[in-house]
Amino acid sequence: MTLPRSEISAGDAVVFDAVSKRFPASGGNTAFTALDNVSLAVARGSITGIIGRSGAGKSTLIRLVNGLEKPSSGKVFVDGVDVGALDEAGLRDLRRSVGMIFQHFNLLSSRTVFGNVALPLEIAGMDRRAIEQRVRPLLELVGLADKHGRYPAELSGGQKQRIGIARALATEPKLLLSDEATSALDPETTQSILELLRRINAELGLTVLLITHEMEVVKAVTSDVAVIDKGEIVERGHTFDVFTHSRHETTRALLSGLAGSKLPEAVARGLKPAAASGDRVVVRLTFFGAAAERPLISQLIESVGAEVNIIAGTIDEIGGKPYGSLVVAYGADAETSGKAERFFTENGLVTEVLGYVA
Ligand SMILES: Nc1ncnc2c1ncn2[C@@H]1O[C@H](COP(=O)(O)OP(=O)(O)OP(=O)(O)O)[C@@H](O)[C@H]1O
Repeated sequence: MTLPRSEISAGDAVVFDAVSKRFPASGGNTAFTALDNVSLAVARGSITGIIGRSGAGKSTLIRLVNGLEKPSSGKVFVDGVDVGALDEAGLRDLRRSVGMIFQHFNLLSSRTVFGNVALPLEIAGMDRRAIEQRVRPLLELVGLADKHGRYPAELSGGQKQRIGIARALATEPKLLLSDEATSALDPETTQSILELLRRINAELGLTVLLITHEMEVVKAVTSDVAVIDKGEIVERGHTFDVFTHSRHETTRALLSGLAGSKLPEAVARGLKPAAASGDRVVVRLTFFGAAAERPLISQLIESVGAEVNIIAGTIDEIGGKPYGSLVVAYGADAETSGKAERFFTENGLVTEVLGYVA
């Protein structure tokens, strides 16, 4: 399936159109399809996340954008340009307009902070003075102006990634690719790097395409998300919508790892797939927008007219919008469940039955 014309806009920074990538058999390994008919548009100015488990095809997808991999079939467009049709000179220009940051930073240990950020400009043949003028403000932007003469070994992981970001921005790209850029960092440093990406996106108008296996990263920083599973895009949309109305089992599995989404161990252990007489049903409610501000629980108890237990709950934000997730249990008998379901429908709540407990 190619991407329907209605889903491609002139404003798209990247378009994958029916892209497949097959690695041929080699050295005893059988042939492998890493990407299968992927169609996806990345809106200009967005921070788009591609999330999936290990081996899902994320790195392969991102490497197609700067021509490090070639599709076996289908096309990749960057700013409307067909990457597959570029000659060597065209590919060099493309790579200057697409910055990339990596999980392990890929810095040169023999070069100072300044020297690492200056490298792509030296390669491009820029003169010393112009390089100075370009690099200094970039070091300011990433908060490392006072470290310009230091070597990577003298810096923390977060500081190394800041150099990586400054280096990626040196050639003034329009698109920044991020390959698991925070996966090697602790949660606090991760948040500070994500905050920097958000600032760059807002202040420089840069489109960011990031791949990650961490839902926390997607939640914190992306406006749009695509979920990839075994080389196929299984779900995509605005991050808020995908998080609050996830349809695919892989998305749900990835979401279940988020802090606050987990069931207490004792409840999770006792969950059964079917109800016996006298059991209680365990339901996850997701509420957002106006619903997040109403006293839902007291209304639910009033409507159901029976005991409702709260098992777990979290209030959070996705892309600046509040949403809540609450796990409740109530009688699984037809009368109680029927009343509860009517209440959920009337109040526009998204519900998911997790199982039954005695
Ligand atoms: N050059 C290659 N030759 C053969 N198979 C490859 C090659 N590159 C990747 N693959 C296979 O394609 C699949 C997707 O790999 P890819 O690196 O894109 O996944 P990923 O989602 O980025 O995983 P991870 O999060 O572990 O990095 C994997 O099964 C991998 O073994």
